[in-house]
Amino acid sequence: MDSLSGKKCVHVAVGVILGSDGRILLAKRPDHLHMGGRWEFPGGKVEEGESIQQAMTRELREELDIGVLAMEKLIEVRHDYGEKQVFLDTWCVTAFSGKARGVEGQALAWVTASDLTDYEFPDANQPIVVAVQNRFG
Ligand SMILES: Nc1nc2c([nH]c(=O)n2[C@H]2C[C@H](O)[C@@H](COP(=O)(O)OP(=O)(O)OP(=O)(O)O)O2)c(=O)[nH]1
Ligand SMILES: [Mg+2]
Repeated sequence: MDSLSGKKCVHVAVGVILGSDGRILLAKRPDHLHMGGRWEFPGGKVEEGESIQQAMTRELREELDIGVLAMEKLIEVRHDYGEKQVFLDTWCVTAFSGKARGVEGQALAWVTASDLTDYEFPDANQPIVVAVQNRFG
């Protein structure tokens, strides 16, 4: 719990997945979820007792059927959506095994860093997009 607002802060593992050609993998959030219909960097909630590496590995296996081989910290973003607060613990996934597919039926797109601004993201993602473009754009 966040002691100031009393609202629960959700710790989220967010993966900026780099393909061999330098493109970045986006997934479309299913319509019925929070921020549904927007594009996201794949990932999900860190569960009790998990490290960020364990959570990222589990989430990317569940959502994309890939194995995380190497990850490095990119940025931490805290955002208040009103109904919930999120802590986006954002890492670059610099090496992975397998071929990404939308296990849950979600659309995927491999995009260049400069094209990221053409996609609609959740409101919290703006600093992530800037950080990715600074690093890879
Ligand atoms: N994965 C991801 N989540 C994001 C991004 N931006 C953003 O605001 N979020 C928010 C949306 C959600 O409130 C939360 C992540 O939840 P999630 O729905 O991915 O969690 P999950 O995969 O564990 O899904 P579930 O088991 O709860 O269904 O973080 C982003 O770029 N990637
Ligand atoms: Mg998710």
